[in-house]
Amino acid sequence: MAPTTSSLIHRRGFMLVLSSPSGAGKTTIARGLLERDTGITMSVSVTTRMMRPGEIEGQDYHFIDQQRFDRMAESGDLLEHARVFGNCYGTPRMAVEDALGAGRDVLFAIDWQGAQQLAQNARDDLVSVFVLPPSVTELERRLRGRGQDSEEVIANRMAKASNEISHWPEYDYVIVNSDVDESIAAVASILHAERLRRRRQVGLPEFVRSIQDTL
Ligand SMILES: Nc1nc2c(ncn2[C@@H]2O[C@H](COP(=O)(O)OP(=O)(O)O)[C@@H](O)[C@H]2O)c(=O)[nH]1
Ligand SMILES: Nc1ncnc2c1ncn2[C@@H]1O[C@H](COP(=O)(O)OP(=O)(O)O)[C@@H](O)[C@H]1O
Repeated sequence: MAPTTSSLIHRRGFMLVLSSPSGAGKTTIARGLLERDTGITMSVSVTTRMMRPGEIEGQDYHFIDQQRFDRMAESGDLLEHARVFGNCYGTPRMAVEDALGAGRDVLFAIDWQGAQQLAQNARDDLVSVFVLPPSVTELERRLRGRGQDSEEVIANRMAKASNEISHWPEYDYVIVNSDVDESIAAVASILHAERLRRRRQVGLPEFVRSIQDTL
């Protein structure tokens, strides 16, 4: 009997990065995508920043102190790391490598510095999406509406928004997050299309050969 598609074609997992200025909605889009798609795993970063009300340890971030962060960075336990808004953030290496090895895709909500570092190490396995706010007024409204940051923190994030946005041309895709459901659907389409890329379908040559052999 000829082999079936499912027995021959496997997929190599890839990294899907969402970046945006703070408050544009990347965390909301990431959560929506995780609800819709069981094939993708969220990378939970480590950070030295204070936990916000409502955040959950191990789900939103692993909240750690500076000493532990420095040790992880020095011993190569972080796939990438950066200082953002005066705090340190980094991606634990092992969880990502385990998920990719198991053929799962991994979702990241990280800044442009992290996206650049991932691209330097694994460009072929990286798909990047930049999320823009519909306007500056709406960005500020969302930051305030989140109700989790002080005026000082909000002002600092608004001041840094222009620098983050300046990196948009480095990304594979750009979406304007006006309607959240449309944005989630847009990122889901990107995920769907990228999974069909020829180079990610391991075993495709064997499958095609098996078809040709029976023709
Ligand atoms: N490079 C890097 N950036 C991260 C990581 N985790 C979060 N960030 C970025 O750090 C910035 C601040 O994140 P956060 O404090 O959660 O604030 P928020 O983006 O306003 O929700 C955002 O731009 C995140 O994308 C990480 O592991 N690596
Ligand atoms: N398309 C949207 N329309 C209206 N509000 C949104 C939209 N996307 C996100 N938000 C809200 O904006 C705030 C900031 O979103 P969040 O996902 O935390 O941003 P980020 O992770 O980029 O900092 C949250 O209160 C969220 O509910």
